[in-house]
Amino acid sequence: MATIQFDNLGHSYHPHPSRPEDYALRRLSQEWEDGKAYALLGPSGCGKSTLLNIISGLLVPSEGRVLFDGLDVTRCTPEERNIAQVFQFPVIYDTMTVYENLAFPLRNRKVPAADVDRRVRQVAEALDLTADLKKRAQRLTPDAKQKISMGRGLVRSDVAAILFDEPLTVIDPHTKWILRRKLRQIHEEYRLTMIYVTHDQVEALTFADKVAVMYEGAMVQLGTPQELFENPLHTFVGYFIGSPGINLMPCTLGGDHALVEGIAIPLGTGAMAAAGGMVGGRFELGIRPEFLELTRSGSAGAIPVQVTGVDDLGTSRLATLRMGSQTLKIRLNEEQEIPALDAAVRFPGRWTKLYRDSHLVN
Ligand SMILES: Nc1ncnc2c1ncn2[C@@H]1O[C@H](COP(=O)(O)OP(=O)(O)OP(=O)(O)O)[C@@H](O)[C@H]1O
Repeated sequence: MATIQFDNLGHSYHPHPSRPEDYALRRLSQEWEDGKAYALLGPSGCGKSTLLNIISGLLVPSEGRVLFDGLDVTRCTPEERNIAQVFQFPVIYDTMTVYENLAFPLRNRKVPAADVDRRVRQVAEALDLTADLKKRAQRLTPDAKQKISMGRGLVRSDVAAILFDEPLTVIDPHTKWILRRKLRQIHEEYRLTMIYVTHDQVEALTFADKVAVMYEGAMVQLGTPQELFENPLHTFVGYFIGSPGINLMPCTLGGDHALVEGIAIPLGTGAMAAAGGMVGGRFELGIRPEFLELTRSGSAGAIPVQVTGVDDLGTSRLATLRMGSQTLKIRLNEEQEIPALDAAVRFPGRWTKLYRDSHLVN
């Protein structure tokens, strides 16, 4: 397994890129740790496949370098980099048995037969394929075939990294859930460097130690699932992570608070200190539905709101509030009382985020 380093990496499919929008991958310098599970998360067209293809060696970046354990591999082929890849659709040999399919990448590298057998059985066990080992692959369901594909990626212990490109696309929702957990367990057991591309936040957050969120070619945040939830560095992270995402409201600054349609909302001291010297820019206030506090008008720091709807989600409730012309979402537990006439909210300073031109200020 390897440490992966991006050194001033960037890629444009244009012959003469001049504007930031010309780049499918905008300037990136970062180091990814050996043995960790990473997810590349973002909507369609944000540059996930471009970055993954640069890591795997299918694409040479137009700018910068990729290093594996300090060694420049920017122009090396996937074989030379020694990586395993699992794609959206099964890549297996239909005429071979499941055992032969799993053994193939090892036999191809002349691994001794006893080691092949041990490793194949280990991976088959982890993926619940033991009962199918003697079956021909063509007889199996698409789910099982994709499991074999994943097994072929996982079977080699000598690879620098294993790359997964939306590997659960063809899997039915229930099996998807099981496989996601299995991959996580396999990672914990083998400590392989894994990179997993997806546009599904649940997949990314359950699989990865660290999630890289991409937006319009830029990596807007690399963090643990908790960091992305508690401290989104970019409004897109706030919006894309969480269900529903962060509440965002345009605001201006005044003294030690933000003003939303003339309503003063106190800010943490860090945000005010950081925003103090800033001139110009588009400011927004953000708070997650989980961190807003529902109270009654008249209590300290309470801002009157109207409750316009409540959805019961089984284990919690999601209320829709109106504050001036702004609509806010707030998550409430089952027991919490919702005032009918004098509802109000409080914005706890720790969870109230100030953004300038989409980037977190403090
Ligand atoms: N071979 C190519 N030639 C020109 N432009 C490309 C090429 N491949 C991708 N792009 C463009 O680069 C941008 C990033 O695409 P990329 O495929 O990396 O995104 P993605 O996040 O993987 O999307 P998806 O989830 O749809 O695969 C998009 O605007 C896309 O149109």
